[in-house]
Amino acid sequence: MGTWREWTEADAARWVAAPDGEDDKYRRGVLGVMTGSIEYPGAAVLGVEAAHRTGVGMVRYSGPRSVRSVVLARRPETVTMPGRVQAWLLGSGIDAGHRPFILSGDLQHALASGVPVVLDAGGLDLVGTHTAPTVITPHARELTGLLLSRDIECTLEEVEADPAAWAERAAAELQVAVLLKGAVTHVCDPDGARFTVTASTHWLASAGTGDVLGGILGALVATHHDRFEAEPWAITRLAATAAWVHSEAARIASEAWEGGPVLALDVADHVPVVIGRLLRG
Ligand SMILES: NC(=O)C1=CN([C@@H]2O[C@H](COP(=O)(O)OP(=O)(O)OC[C@H]3O[C@@H](n4cnc5c(N)ncnc54)[C@H](OP(=O)(O)O)[C@@H]3O)[C@@H](O)[C@H]2O)[C@@H](O)CC1
Ligand SMILES: Nc1ncnc2c1ncn2[C@@H]1O[C@H](COP(=O)(O)OP(=O)(O)O)[C@@H](O)[C@H]1O
Repeated sequence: MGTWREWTEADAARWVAAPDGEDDKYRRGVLGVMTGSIEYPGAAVLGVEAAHRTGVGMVRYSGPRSVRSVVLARRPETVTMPGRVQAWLLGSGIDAGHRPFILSGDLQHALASGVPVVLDAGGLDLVGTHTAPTVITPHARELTGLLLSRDIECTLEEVEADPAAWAERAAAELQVAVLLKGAVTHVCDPDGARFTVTASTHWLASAGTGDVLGGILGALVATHHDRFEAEPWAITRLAATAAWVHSEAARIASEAWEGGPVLALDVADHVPVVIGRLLRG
């Protein structure tokens, strides 16, 4: 078992970036997003919204026509034309068991494209086919299912009882960075990095907040794309930073409601404040 360290505000501040005078939207980084489905259109809206709010040069969204419409209704800044991207967010709001054949091909194509990937929910089964730094973002039930599908015996109760050990095991067996969601989020990689992020508020336990986390992380990965060649392990730090930003945005959102409940979109709405404070130092 490795040693786990709580990721701090100072750590997170090293992994956010603002554009400068040399930048344009493409140099900042484009995030390709394949999320959502007829069954779960909201997951696409939430992830795309969160990516925009985190700060990214462009979000290219690809999904069913009706889902594209709701994404564009919420965020007309989103581009739905295919094109080059610097990172992918794949799988939120997709049911791997009912994935259309063409979508499976598109997801595999993205994983083979050589750019970093954030792999969530209905894309998790494709882990192992990645060709660039990749982080998986399961919750405990998803991690259990993934490990069982690779003939690694475990139960949901075991994963929930010792998330640190199972996140480490998954990183080693699957050779991928792992962000295991929960009240304490565990982020680790096969090279020995181990970080925890303790959620600031348990109001985060509501539908769609994980989809928002995916969007935050996707945007951070896209905007740091130029660091991956020299620092392939950057994805683990970016994942911990995304979890920290997510938790802090939820805290501020809840405070705005006198400690009251927070919805997933409220978390996304408060991400710019957190990024701004991190940049100001
Ligand atoms: N707005 C959106 O578009 C949103 C979209 N989302 C997207 O949804 C997709 C599925 O992700 P998920 O994590 O929700 O489901 P998943 O891991 O398959 O676990 C299912 C398990 O839950 C259990 N279960 C169900 N109801 C229960 C109950 N009342 N009380 C207790 N247990 C209950 C159920 O158990 P069962 O009913 O079979 O006994 C089963 O074991 C994913 O793509 C995600 O991105 C979400 O982010 C939400 C917002
Ligand atoms: N009890 C809890 N306290 C604080 N945060 C939690 C708790 N349970 C879950 N979370 C966080 O809420 C988010 C839920 O994500 P996820 O399980 O993917 O939900 P969804 O699929 O509905 O988006 C994760 O960021 C997770 O770390």
